[in-house]
Amino acid sequence: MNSIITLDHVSKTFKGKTAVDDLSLSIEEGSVVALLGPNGAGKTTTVSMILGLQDPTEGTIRLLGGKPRDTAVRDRIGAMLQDVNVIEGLTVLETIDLFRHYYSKPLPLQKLVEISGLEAEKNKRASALSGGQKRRLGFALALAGDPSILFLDEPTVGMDITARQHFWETVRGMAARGRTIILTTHYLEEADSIADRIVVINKGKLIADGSAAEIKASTNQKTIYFTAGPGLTPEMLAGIGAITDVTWSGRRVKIISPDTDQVIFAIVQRQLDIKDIEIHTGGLEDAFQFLVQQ
Ligand SMILES: Nc1ncnc2c1ncn2[C@@H]1O[C@H](COP(=O)(O)OP(=O)(O)OP(=O)(O)O)[C@@H](O)[C@H]1O
Repeated sequence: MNSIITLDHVSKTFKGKTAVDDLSLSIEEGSVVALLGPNGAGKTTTVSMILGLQDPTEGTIRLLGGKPRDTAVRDRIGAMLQDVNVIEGLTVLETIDLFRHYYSKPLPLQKLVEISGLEAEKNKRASALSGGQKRRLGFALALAGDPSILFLDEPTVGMDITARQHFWETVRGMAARGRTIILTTHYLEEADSIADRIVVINKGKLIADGSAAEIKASTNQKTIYFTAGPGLTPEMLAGIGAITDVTWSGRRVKIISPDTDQVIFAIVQRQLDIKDIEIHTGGLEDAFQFLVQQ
């Protein structure tokens, strides 16, 4: 397979604080890669260095056989970043058409309006769109040049369910046409369903890399849910071995553990007041929680 993006020992430091720490990564053409990590892990900084918006402090980045800022490279990449800056005074249609002119082989205007799902708003000023609508416009702008590589930085934040479905359908269609897609998201179920490769970074370092199935299998985490009776306090769960994480949502408790038998045994032995127990094999979220706590 062809490597379309290569990061070689890339680091980025802001005033002595390391945001990306010696990251090496090779991304193959046609893959859909989800870049995951907790807040501040360095995802956006990584994407913005690949896009040439920031320079690495150390290391090199190559994409499409060139450097991020090469004109020929920029012609083939599209990006939907967290803030969509619309140009004051232009309508949705005019904004899309303006972006088409930045590229040598743009998609047809009508196709991009369909992608945005903003047919009814196309003659509205772009600045008057709602937050979710602006993001849909941002998506159409990212696709204006029919890019070979598409970057999506937390793309579905603020989108309603229908917009999300429409969005992922379009992204799946692009993946099926062999486009390379790099996305960051905090919605792990989205990453699980769309990405063929998951890269987890934490504190600027790569900590896991593989398919969702490989990552889940490697961490071997399972989940126990139960409802805590009135007498149960968080302190009573302290000291039980093999617990990766505990979350309380009201009286409903979620425990992530590599050994649910051991946890259940300890709960029974301590005669803790719980009911409605459910045990699930671990999802990507459980694997993720485990990885970032290491
Ligand atoms: N321009 C900047 N100046 C100083 N520090 C920065 C700058 N940009 C990012 N950082 C710092 O670098 C670290 C990584 O930030 P980054 O935005 O890449 O994380 P992220 O993984 O995208 O987080 P989130 O999920 O919250 O978007 C953070 O500690 C952040 O405060």
